[in-house]
Amino acid sequence: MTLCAQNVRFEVRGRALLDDVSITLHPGEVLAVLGPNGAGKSTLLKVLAGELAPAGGRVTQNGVDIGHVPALVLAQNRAVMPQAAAMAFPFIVRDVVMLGRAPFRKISSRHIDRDLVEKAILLADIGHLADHAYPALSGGEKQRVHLARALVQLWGMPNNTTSQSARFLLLDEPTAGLDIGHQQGLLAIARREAEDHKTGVLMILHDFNQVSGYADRVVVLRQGKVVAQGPTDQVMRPDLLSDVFESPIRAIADPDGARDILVSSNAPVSR
Ligand SMILES: Nc1ncnc2c1ncn2[C@@H]1O[C@H](COP(=O)(O)OP(=O)(O)OP(=O)(O)O)[C@@H](O)[C@H]1O
Repeated sequence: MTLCAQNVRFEVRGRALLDDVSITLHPGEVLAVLGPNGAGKSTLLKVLAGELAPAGGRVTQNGVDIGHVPALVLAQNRAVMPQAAAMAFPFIVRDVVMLGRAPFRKISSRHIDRDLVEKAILLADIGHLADHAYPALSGGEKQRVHLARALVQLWGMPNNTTSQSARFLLLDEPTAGLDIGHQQGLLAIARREAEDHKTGVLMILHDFNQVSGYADRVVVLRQGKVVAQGPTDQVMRPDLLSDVFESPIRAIADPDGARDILVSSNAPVSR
């Protein structure tokens, strides 16, 4: 039971945006995708979500070629939080969150849907915004609405212990635009979903220390190719990151923390 890309190639007008990419997302793990701007991270997420069809290779969800999985079944087993900029909904916040329940319309009840929506609204800390017009929200507030929408989709049918399918949560730069408290809150929610519900969580992140702190494994993309993947402590090395990002990165000891902090070498340390 995995979400798996095998030797995936994706092209636009003859240019390969993804070239021979193979990754596997397992239930219960947090996998971070890291790489410079334009490396193909969002494209990979869309291919894994079934939104883009690869020109070569295969994407399988729970063992089935994703192109053969009916859209409704796909929506019942994976939730996507895309980059917020692309979205415009002329609804109030609670109704935007409720959109996440659409795949369960035939099997759920209003009562269940409302309970899950209220739970997600609390988790995403948007209770004070629930009756506001979505378009009037700030960028970070909109991000949190989409987190709640993705969560109610991911939660499916509560107490359904018969489902044989693993669930997956795909997050495209979920912390972008969030203040530091809400960034930590979102990352903690993602980790809990992986640990408590055995969800496979994939997150595109740019912050090295968020990757080190929250991911079990990391995939590094550059120019459409996987240049490194493995356990977080093996991949998040200053030499590897300096090479991939063409910018000097170094690790400094955190006297209060379990792991080193990764910083740009050019950053002033102290005055
Ligand atoms: N529909 C498209 N048509 C043409 N080129 C595209 C299209 N979508 C993406 N690209 C190009 O493919 C490359 C990869 O884009 P992608 O959005 O996947 O990168 P990314 O790694 O997510 O970048 P960022 O960190 O900036 O979000 C970029 O050079 C982008 O310009």
